[in-house]
Amino acid sequence: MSDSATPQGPLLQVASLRFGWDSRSAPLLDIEALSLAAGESLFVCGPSGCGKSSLLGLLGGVHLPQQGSIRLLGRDLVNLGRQQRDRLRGDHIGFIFQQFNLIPYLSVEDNVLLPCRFSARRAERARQLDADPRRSAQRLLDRLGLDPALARRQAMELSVGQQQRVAAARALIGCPELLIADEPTSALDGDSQHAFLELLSEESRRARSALLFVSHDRSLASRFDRCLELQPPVRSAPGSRS
Ligand SMILES: Nc1ncnc2c1ncn2[C@@H]1O[C@H](COP(=O)(O)OP(=O)(O)OP(=O)(O)O)[C@@H](O)[C@H]1O
Repeated sequence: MSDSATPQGPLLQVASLRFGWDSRSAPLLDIEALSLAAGESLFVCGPSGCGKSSLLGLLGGVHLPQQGSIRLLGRDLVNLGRQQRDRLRGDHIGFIFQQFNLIPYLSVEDNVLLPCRFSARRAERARQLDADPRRSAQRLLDRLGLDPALARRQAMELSVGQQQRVAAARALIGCPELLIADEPTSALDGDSQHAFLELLSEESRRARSALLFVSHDRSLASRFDRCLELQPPVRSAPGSRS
């Protein structure tokens, strides 16, 4: 059941993390400890501007903290160069972005297969499920509720709800150990939001991926194993100068 590339211990482990965009101000993020086990689901919430997206950028190795460590599969991102971090992210993390970030002129299917073009590991894991990764992509899209007739359409021709399903399939292809979703349901009404979350949870369990889901909507929290609530950043006192 355990992947040979996965060492013992948590999938993700953060310790004494401090991060700010402006090093002269109080840190935006100050997290003493945070960990996520393989297959676990974590809900991250907090008011607008508290640093949810910034935290995801740190966990994915896009940015580095001023202090602390961020271990993914036992490797501290802080000690890795940019290329190594990009590689680790491509191999082990599937991202669903707030605006989906699909490539508009590529077909739905080619969008889903993008991680397999950038990561040999993701391509290999997709091939383990089906020798033809296109069929893996189609099956994922089908389970996520996208009409198979849309697979050859350009992504820009889809509705927001359909694009969301494509973005989820792209994040899930090749069964990454960690799935990170940044407010992917914010454009949907309540019922569609819950239905999508249900599908996403089911597919992440099927892929044995841990799920880190960000939203400002606390009503979704009960659907996850654990919740981390971020606090708004401390503002400087009026009249104080940095
Ligand atoms: N690339 C950047 N450069 C400088 N400041 C940034 C950058 N990205 C975000 N910030 C600042 O960091 C703070 C937190 O932003 P972030 O997007 O992480 O918050 P959030 O909790 O995800 O907000 P929302 O719920 O509105 O999406 C904001 O004050 C924002 O202006």
